[in-house]
Amino acid sequence: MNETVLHLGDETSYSAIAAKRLAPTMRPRPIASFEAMQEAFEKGAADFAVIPLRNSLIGDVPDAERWTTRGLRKLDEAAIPIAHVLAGCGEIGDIAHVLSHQAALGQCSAFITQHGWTSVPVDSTSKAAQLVRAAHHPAMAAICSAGAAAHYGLAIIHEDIADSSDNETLFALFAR
Ligand SMILES: O=C(O)C(=O)Cc1ccccc1
Repeated sequence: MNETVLHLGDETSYSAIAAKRLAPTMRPRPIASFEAMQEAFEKGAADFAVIPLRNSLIGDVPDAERWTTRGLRKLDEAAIPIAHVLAGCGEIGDIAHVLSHQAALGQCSAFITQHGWTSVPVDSTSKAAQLVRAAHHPAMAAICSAGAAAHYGLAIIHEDIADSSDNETLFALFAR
């Protein structure tokens, strides 16, 4: 058996946190997007994958059904608390565009609408942090974990920005 578990994003994504919890003895393999994950899984890059299924604020995670409808075995599931921060390199008043995974943007929609920001969906919350770091522009901010903000050297501009602080996502461990 190939004891590698695929997860979305890099080691600072919520999926990485979930993989550590659901498959602590397996080797995590970060994959940039859901599409790339599916391709890697089909090619036999790993026998296991951790997928976010449902969130307490927005319901079904977009694209999760690609995994649930493919006849894979669900070995386990775990609800993981999600604490989003707003991270960037400027002041809150400078922000115009917020980057994140579509699910995270949905979980923070009240905060985003209240400030009149444009939502920019990207492949993962960790990718959002990486892109904001690379752009180094005060008009851009990421919604990500505090760990992702620290990893990419971004300042935490605001904590606890989800529509409710009772925010959790159900992740599942699938096997081929
Ligand atoms: O982008 C991530 O970090 C993910 O793992 C997907 C996701 C995004 C927001 C909540 C739960 C999972």
